[in-house]
Amino acid sequence: MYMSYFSRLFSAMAGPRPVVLSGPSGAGKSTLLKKLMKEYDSVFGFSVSHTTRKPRPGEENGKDYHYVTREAMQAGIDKGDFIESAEFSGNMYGTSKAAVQDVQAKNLICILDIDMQGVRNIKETDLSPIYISIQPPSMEVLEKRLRDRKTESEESLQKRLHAAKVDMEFSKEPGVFDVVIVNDNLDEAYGQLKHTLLEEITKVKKINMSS
Ligand SMILES: Nc1nc2c(ncn2[C@@H]2O[C@H](COP(=O)(O)OP(=O)(O)O)[C@@H](O)[C@H]2O)c(=O)[nH]1
Ligand SMILES: Nc1ncnc2c1ncn2[C@@H]1O[C@H](COP(=O)(O)OP(=O)(O)O)[C@@H](O)[C@H]1O
Repeated sequence: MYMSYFSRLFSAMAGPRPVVLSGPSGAGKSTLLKKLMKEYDSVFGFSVSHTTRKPRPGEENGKDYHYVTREAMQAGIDKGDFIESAEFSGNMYGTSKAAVQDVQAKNLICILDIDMQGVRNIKETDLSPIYISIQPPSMEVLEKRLRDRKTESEESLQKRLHAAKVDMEFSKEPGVFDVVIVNDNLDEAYGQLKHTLLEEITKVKKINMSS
């Protein structure tokens, strides 16, 4: 009884529920979340991960990722600065405690764009987010989108496609994701994403208007 009162009080104090977006590389996570952050810039905040991969043209250090060396990243992990970290396609990625705290301190809904290892690890924490999987309509469409994006070498592309197969199976495991959205038509997928988040968006708008 008391526990449930205090845990509810604590979760209210900790602010709105974070949102995890996961799914294969190329499924459209960044496209969808950029659209969302643009439409609701005073509602959502992006958890800026650390990575050892090189920035792509147009990406900004501190905005898309914190670009670091393997040594620096490992040192941060060893110090306990990270909530979770994973190796993906030959690079390290991780969510620092500070990345999430920075967003939550502003009373915004924290969005995490993480792979399936990240999802598994976040499930072991008390972050308690809404888990959303973004899936492509098919492997063929995914490959075409990744090729057209022109960000990957052939080797990196193949690694991503291999990981995508595993990810598509993972998204079907019962109880892992609250919602699975197939990103075929972008506007439709975006509509589904907004619908899923409507309740949290309304809550945050109310709280932030009254403060
Ligand atoms: N576990 C984990 N995965 C992450 C993190 N940041 C990004 N990722 C995932 O790493 C994968 C590769 O990301 P990226 O190199 O930006 O390529 P993209 O997904 O093809 O745009 C994607 O599945 C991301 O969701 C993180 O902090 N932790
Ligand atoms: N519904 C869609 N229809 C066609 N192309 C899309 C759609 N959604 C995303 N894309 C394109 O597919 C590529 C991969 O999307 P991106 O958002 O980078 O995926 P992710 O962040 O999941 O790796 C990008 O070039 C993007 O413009």
